[in-house]
Amino acid sequence: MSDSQHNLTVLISGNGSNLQALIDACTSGKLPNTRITHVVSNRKAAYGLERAVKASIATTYHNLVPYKKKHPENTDTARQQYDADLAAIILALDPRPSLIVCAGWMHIVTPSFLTPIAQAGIKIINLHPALPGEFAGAGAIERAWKAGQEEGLKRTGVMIHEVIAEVDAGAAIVTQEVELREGEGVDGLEERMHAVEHGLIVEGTRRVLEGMSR
Ligand SMILES: Nc1nc2c(c(=O)[nH]1)N[C@@H](CN(C=O)c1ccc(C(=O)N[C@@H](CCC(=O)O)C(=O)O)cc1)CN2
Ligand SMILES: NCC(=O)N[C@@H]1O[C@H](COP(=O)([O-])[O-])[C@@H](O)[C@H]1O
Repeated sequence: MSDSQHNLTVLISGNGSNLQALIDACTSGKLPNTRITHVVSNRKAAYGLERAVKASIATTYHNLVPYKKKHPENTDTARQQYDADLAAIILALDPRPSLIVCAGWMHIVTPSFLTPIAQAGIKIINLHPALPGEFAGAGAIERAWKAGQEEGLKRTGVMIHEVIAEVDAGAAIVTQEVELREGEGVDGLEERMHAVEHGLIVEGTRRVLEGMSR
């Protein structure tokens, strides 16, 4: 097995607690020979950007609004140009990432991003707070909690999956079930889900990188 260095680019949109879990895992050796070399946020106020700066990781703020202003007539054109530019930004990085990790990245990427990244041989993985085939999209934790309240759902979970054009439909890399507890509020479920996320995002990243090293 080679000891080649793995470079990660992490995409975020918010608090960055999952980014922090990855930062800590690189430092602790849970992700051996791995460093986060770039963090991209689509939101300027994302606290995850501060986490990156504190960890001396380069950051980019890449916002969709200017693209929507330039293409007011067509949101699809705006999104495609935004995505194409995001791919160009990442492909211009030196070193290029071996893996892109979506860690609370709240933007659906189109083939304008996926295709050039795939052509460069770079895999993209995503953290999603649901199990395969369930609660795809935003607000998954709240939707699962509501299903527990109203439909008797007994469990939800968290997965790390490959990113494809269809949202949250890529092959699962690792999953972990999380029980739904009677009488627990949505905040309590969110807290337990986030704790699972922080471990699973490291394990999922480790498994993918390990597969690259074989
Ligand atoms: N093509 C793909 N893009 C993304 C995937 C994916 O599997 N395929 N995973 C998501 C992450 N995600 C859930 O895990 C997710 C994030 C955001 C949304 C969404 O509806 N976004 C809206 C904007 C919402 C907002 O800005 O608050 C949108 O993009 O219009 C759905 C799923 C990352 N991208
Ligand atoms: N569809 C993806 C999605 O909903 N991801 C959610 O974004 C949060 C990001 O938290 P963080 O910014 O603290 O890592 C995560 O907790 C996860 O549940």
